[in-house]
Amino acid sequence: MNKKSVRDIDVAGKKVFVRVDFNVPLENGAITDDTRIRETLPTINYLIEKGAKVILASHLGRPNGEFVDSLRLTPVAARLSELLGKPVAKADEAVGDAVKAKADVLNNGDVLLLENVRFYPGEEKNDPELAKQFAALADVFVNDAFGAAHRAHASTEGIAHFLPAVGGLLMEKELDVLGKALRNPERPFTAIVGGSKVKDKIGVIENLLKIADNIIIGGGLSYTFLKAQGYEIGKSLLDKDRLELSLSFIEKAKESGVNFLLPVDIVVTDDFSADANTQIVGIDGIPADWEGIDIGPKTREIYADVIKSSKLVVWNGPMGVFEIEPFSHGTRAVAQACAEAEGYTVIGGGDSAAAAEKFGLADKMDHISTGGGASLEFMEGKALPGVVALQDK
Ligand SMILES: Nc1ncnc2c1ncn2[C@@H]1O[C@H](COP(=O)(O)OP(=O)(O)O)[C@@H](O)[C@H]1O
Ligand SMILES: O=C(OP(=O)(O)O)[C@H](O)COP(=O)(O)O
Repeated sequence: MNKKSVRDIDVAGKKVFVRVDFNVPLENGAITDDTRIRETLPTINYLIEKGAKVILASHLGRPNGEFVDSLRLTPVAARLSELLGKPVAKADEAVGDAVKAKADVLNNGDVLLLENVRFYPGEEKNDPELAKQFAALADVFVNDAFGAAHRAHASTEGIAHFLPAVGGLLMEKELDVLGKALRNPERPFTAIVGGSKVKDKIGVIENLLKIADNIIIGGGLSYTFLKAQGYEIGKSLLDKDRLELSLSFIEKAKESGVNFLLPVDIVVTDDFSADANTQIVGIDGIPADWEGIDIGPKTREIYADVIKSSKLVVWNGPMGVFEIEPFSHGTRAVAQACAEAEGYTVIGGGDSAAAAEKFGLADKMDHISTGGGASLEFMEGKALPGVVALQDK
């Protein structure tokens, strides 16, 4: 990393505002995968050992600038406390007098977790006033939130204009590992893109077409491509503003010799639950009032063959709603193929990492990245605003 890291500065006795990505998957208020919390422990423990006063800030979900009780960071504070083996103070807000009072009484080595920064409308707008309020809590800013480094938000980018700003140890590790894998990618290089953040992810495909040999599309992303080709997609996820763009990617892939793989069969359901009715249909057979929920068995086989014979695989986004067992087979097949692939495998994203953990395959991957969208944007060669804002070495 050509940016300063927490190792390059003196933090003893200082209040350090650490932006982390604790955007972990939750089910009924319980954390189902704590990878993102565990991955920040080296930075937090380093700061504790050096005698810093550690103030942690994160987003959780997309509350759109409002206080949403189910997206409070309370379960995260409890889990972090268990992992650190010490108390973690929790604030009910992220800025303001009460928070400042909590920050001011921290002793060296203490840890305070602020409330979800996305409860404030200024966060995603990168409002300098909110960034200033965050900065007023501390002496130094450390960005360890690789998973949110592609967002120019008040707590990831804005704050860096008001405090000395350096990267954390996770940020450093992610940039080094991904940089090494992607500088001269081994070929065939396969990028797998799935998940539900359709708008974000369709955007990255344009650049993937310039660097990958195979592009595999799955998950909620697939249906916009199918619809663009004229297929009925029923109630499946759709980005209706990107139909033409999707079609143009299929054309571009043909012109440039990129193998662009879309599902050939789909698992469809009439309800979003484990006991719903399901069917396996060809891409021309999605019933109008059903929705696509996973890739089908033929698709699983085709995708697995391509993955297994690749020299570099970068995967972000589940192939289906893997959290519900009957719809997890596509994601499991892709995870299994990544585990068996002879090449280097990188999995990125909170839910994709959670899937690999759930299937017991995480330790078979070469690198589990805490960032999905961030690793895709990094791979495209885009500057990540949360990194750009840090001090140069
Ligand atoms: N066909 C689908 N329809 C709706 N949601 C889907 C579909 N396929 C996958 N998903 C959902 O996508 C979510 C993960 O998407 P995303 O956040 O983009 O991935 P990641 O966190 O790995 O970057 C999962 O919760 C999964 O249930
Ligand atoms: O989960 C995240 O991204 P990811 O799903 O691409 O891995 C990050 O926490 C960023 O969240 P956001 O996509 O709501 O900005």
